[in-house]
Amino acid sequence: MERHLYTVAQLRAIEQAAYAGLAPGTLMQRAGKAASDFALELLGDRRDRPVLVLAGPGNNGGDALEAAANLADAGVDATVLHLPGRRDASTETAAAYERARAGSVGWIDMLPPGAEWGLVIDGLFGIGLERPVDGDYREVVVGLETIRCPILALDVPSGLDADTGAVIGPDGIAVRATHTITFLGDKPGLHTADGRDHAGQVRVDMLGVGSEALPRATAQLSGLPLFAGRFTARRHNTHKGSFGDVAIIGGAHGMAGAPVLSARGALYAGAGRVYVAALNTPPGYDSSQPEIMFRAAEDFDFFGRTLVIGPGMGDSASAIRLLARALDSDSPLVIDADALNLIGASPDLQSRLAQRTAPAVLTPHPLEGARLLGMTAAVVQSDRLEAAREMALRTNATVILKGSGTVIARPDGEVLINPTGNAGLATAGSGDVLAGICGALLAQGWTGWEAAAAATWIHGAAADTLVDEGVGPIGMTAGELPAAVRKVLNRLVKDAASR
Ligand SMILES: NC(=O)C1=CN([C@@H]2O[C@H](COP(=O)(O)OP(=O)(O)OC[C@H]3O[C@@H](n4cnc5c(N)ncnc54)[C@H](OP(=O)(O)O)[C@@H]3O)[C@@H](O)[C@H]2O)[C@H](O)CC1
Ligand SMILES: [K+]
Repeated sequence: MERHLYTVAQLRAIEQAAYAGLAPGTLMQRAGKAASDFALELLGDRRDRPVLVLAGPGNNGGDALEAAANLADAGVDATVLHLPGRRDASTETAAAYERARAGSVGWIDMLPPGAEWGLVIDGLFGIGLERPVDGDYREVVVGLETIRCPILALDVPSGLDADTGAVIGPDGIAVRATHTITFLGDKPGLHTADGRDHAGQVRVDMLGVGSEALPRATAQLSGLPLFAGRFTARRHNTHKGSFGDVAIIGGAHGMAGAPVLSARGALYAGAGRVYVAALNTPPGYDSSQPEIMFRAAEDFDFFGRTLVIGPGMGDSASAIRLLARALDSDSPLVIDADALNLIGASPDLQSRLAQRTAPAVLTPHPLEGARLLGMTAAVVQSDRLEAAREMALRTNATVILKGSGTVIARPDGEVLINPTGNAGLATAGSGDVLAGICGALLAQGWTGWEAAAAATWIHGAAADTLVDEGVGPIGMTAGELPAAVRKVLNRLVKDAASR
């Protein structure tokens, strides 16, 4: 899957340009038709169930009114809960209202308690929402929370910021849809932050606008086409040296587990040799993974090795020394966990990072990202794309900002949102495994951008596989991920070979 993501400003421009060549109301009629077609598909053979259509004050409400009229024409029992605003509706929305009024649509002005619906269509607000949903609108959204049926959001689930995926307002509320049909282009906010929880499955309908009319998108959904060329079958005539060395630097006193999880991630993602360079006295070996070689970090030679630095590393003087040495080296580098916090606290380490020429991939979660940027995690989460871009720009590195809809950014402002993964990854150690996978791909010669995109995608797909098998999301452990990562990777290579 590869899909461009447009900002609200870009979507407004697309809308304006499309308007120029079309009769008034055409786009809204197309949006209404796409919505009612999707609604009929969701109803399936239960077309006798009543459908509730929520129509708000703006053009999103106009789309909903068109959809309601279409459904009624198709013989569906469609009821509109209409909440107009104080201002006059646009000409198109007024026309859609007249059309719905003329048909067999039912009308209500409040949510009847206890009513049962086969489907709810949310056309309260779309990309025009600029303040928190309140008053009667809020009451309706609260009322939806107890309704047990599919909810189809038109364009954007009402209450969600289409650019950022944040619910609008400090005490905001947004519709939790099971499906979203989004118009004229996909939007980043449907895929990150609160977006995945509120948008459900996303379908894009371009309303007949051709790709030549679209601006250049600086954000897209990540997907296999971005890195599929790397999935080549291994040649027979190879040896462990052919697939790179990865060294995990970390494991201070009491934190030996984190680098071991990273090391397993690297091993199962195909690195030729994997070391743990431990800050504390290294254990002799890992009995469940004896392939991992343990060394003392202080006298470990970084040369020719890909480094994953930070898991369980702590903030000792020795950790800082090792980090400075790693930043100054020519080794490809994955920077995680404690190493990120140390960089956030040190202008010296920041300038060493910014001056690197070899690949560097940073893997912060929102709090680590916040420390790097000198802000709070809430501010990072309020605009994850912007935060990831800013981090990439300041550090001159590829950034993987973890969380629901992980954002991958590079210094030129290009951004990906990863669509794989699930809540099972919200568990201790899953980030260590991700850093290890990323290290393994770098060690096999991938660029920082490809390694970051693919590692995130594969890590998420591994978690999705585990959920399909009943292993999670509840109770999924990080230690279960590496074997699933191996399965996903080998399947991708096999699929690539058979294409
Ligand atoms: N234009 C077209 O032909 C097409 C539009 N599409 C759909 O249109 C929406 C965008 O429509 P727009 O009217 O710009 O915006 P919204 O419908 O999302 O909402 C704006 C109206 O809502 C009022 N508003 C905003 N916030 C609130 C709030 N918190 N409480 C109450 N009212 C609110 C706002 O009023 P103001 O007082 O702020 O002016 C507007 O009246 C887009 O998302 C598509 O669904 C098509 O898809 C294509 C054709
Ligand atoms: K909506």
